[in-house]
Amino acid sequence: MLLAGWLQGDAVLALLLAALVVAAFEPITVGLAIRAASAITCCHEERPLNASALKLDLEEKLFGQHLSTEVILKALTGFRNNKNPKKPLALSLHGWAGTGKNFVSQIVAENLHPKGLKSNFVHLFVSTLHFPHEQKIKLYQDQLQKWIRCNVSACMDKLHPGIIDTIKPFLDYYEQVDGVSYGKTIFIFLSNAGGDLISKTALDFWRAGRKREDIQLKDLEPVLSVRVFNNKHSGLWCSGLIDNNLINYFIPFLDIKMCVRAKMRACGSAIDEDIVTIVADEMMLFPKDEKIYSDKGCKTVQSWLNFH
Ligand SMILES: Nc1ncnc2c1ncn2[C@@H]1O[C@H](COP(=O)(O)OP(=O)(O)OP(=O)(O)O)[C@@H](O)[C@H]1O
Repeated sequence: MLLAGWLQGDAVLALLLAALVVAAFEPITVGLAIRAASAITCCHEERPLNASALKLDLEEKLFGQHLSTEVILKALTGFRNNKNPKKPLALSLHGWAGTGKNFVSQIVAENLHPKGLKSNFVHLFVSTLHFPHEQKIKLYQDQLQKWIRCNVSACMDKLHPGIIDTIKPFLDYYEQVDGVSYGKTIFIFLSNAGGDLISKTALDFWRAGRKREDIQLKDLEPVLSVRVFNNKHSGLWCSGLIDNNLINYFIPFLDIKMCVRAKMRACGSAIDEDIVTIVADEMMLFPKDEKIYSDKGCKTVQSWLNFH
C-alpha cells in the first residue's frame, strides 16, 4: 500500500499529525454555516467554559504534564472570555506516543461540549482513514475545505504535508470567509513531531539534577515551532500556518515517567507498590543507560497491569 511505503522509519512518528477542531458558533453563524439539523443541535450544545472544572479535570486526570495543563487552561479561558476573537484559537500539541495529547483533547472537548468527542461539533479526522492516498492530496484539500465550510468543526489525524495549509484561510485574521465567521472556532493539532527535542530537553534537566517541573514553556516552545517548521515529515513543514503566526501555542508533552500508580487509582484498585515496581521496570526502556521513560508513554500501562 502506498501509505505504508511512504510512512517509513522515523517518518512514521513524525507524520502523526492530528487536529481537533472544536466549534463554538454564534447561533446566527450556525444557520449560515451548517446544515439545518446540525445547526439546531449546535445552538443547544454550546455551553460556557467552566474554567475551574477544566482545571480540576486536567489536574486530576492528566499526569505529569505541568506545561500543557498551564497553557491549555490559560489559552482556553482567555479565548472563551473574549467576546470578539479576531481569529480562531489554534493549539499545536507535540510529544511522543502515549503522552496524553488525545487524552487532553478529549478533556477539552468534554469541557466545551456536553457530549465531548461524540458531539456533532467536535470531529476527528484520522488521516490514514480519511486521507490515505498521497496522490489524492488535491482532492482531500478540496474535501477538507468544503467540509469545514459545512461544519466549521473538524479533527484530523496523520496528515500529509500540504493538506494542513488548506485550512489556512479558516485560521487567519479574516472577519469572515465566504460570509461565515470562524473566529470562535478552536483548532487543536496533535503531532509526534518535536518529540525528540522534548525528550532531549527533559533529559538535560534530569541529568543536571533539575526537577521536571522546572522546565518552562520558554525552554521548549520557540525551538519546537522551528523544529516542526523545518521537519519535512512533520505535516507542518514550511507551513503557512507557522510562517504567518497562525498557531497561537506550541504545547510540549513531556515523556511520561510513571503512569502506573495513576492507572491503578483510576481503576479503583489499591496501589500495590510491588506491582508498580515490576510494571515500571518492564516499561522503562529509554534512554538505554538510565531507562527512565517508556517508549509508549502511558499507552501500554493497562495491558501490563492486566498481565500481573
Ligand atoms: N499524561 C497522561 N496522564 C494520564 N493518562 C495518560 C497520559 N498520557 C496518556 N495517558 C493514558 O494513555 C492513553 C493513551 O494516551 P493518548 O492517546 O492521549 O496518547 P497520545 O499522546 O495522543 O499518543 P499518540 O501520539 O500515539 O496519538 C490515554 O487514553 C490515557 O488513558
